[in-house]
Amino acid sequence: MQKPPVNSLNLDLLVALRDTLVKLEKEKCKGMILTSESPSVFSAGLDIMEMYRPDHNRARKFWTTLQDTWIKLYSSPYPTVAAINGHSPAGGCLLALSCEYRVMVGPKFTIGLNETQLGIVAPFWFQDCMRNAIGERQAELALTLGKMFSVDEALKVGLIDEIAKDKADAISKAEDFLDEQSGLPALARSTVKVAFREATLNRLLKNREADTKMFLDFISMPKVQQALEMYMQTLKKK
Ligand SMILES: CC/C=C\CC/C=C/CC(=O)SCCNC(=O)CCNC(=O)[C@H](O)C(C)(C)COP(=O)(O)OP(=O)(O)OC[C@H]1O[C@@H](n2cnc3c(N)ncnc32)[C@H](O)[C@@H]1OP(=O)(O)O
Repeated sequence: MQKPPVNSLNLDLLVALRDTLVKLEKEKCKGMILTSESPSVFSAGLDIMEMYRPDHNRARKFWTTLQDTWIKLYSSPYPTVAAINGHSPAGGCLLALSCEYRVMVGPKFTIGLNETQLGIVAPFWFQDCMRNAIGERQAELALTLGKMFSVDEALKVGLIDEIAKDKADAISKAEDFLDEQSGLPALARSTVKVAFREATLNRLLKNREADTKMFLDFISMPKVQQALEMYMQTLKKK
């Protein structure tokens, strides 16, 4: 990802990610490493400006493109690794959680689903991804608090798989993971992957329209707009 300054996921970046994932699958990609050009941010999550006083049609397109991107990434037949070389809040954490393996550069960055702290709600499929990685109990604690984990905490709870000392080390560890997968029969590997992920995927696939409506209704609430405005102001003041 290379959308300065913080790889916030706006419609354009989501379209680019989705189209890349579609292309990789068509071209029978052997493995993918998702990382960031930024030296300090993997992705700042969804672009708040896409949710603040949005045009209804654009907001719908934004959300359905996010769903498409997630479905493609989460169900990809090829192996995927997130080399998390910077902060990774909310939607950034979702991208990392959707890969099969996570290597994060330590020690100073943070990762987590912090939506509650912003006065918004992590959708059920964000929650499911966290639950699948760290288990029901820890996911409930983390999601209700909107907790951002330090790299050490993330490793301890199972949110990431390995710590790297810098980006080059993260890429090298990610390549080790891909090398390990490369000798396996691809169809058997991808069938097992999809079997593990099927219930989570189907939950969204069967409820896409309801999920979109929930998002559009939620961001239409004056209280939510107020919370987003205050949050944007805090970020700008910083
Ligand atoms: C029912 C369902 C309903 C709703 C579901 C909604 C789900 C939402 C999921 C999300 O992903 S919400 C987004 C959550 N993201 C965050 O909380 C991250 C906010 N950003 C940060 O914490 C920090 O920016 C950072 C730690 C990522 C990086 O810090 P730093 O390197 O110090 O950069 P700055 O804070 O100075 O930011 C630079 C620049 O970028 C703007 N910005 C940052 N994050 C976002 C964002 N998510 N969207 C839009 N813009 C963002 C920030 O305001 C600065 O702008 P300037 O104009 O001041 O340069």
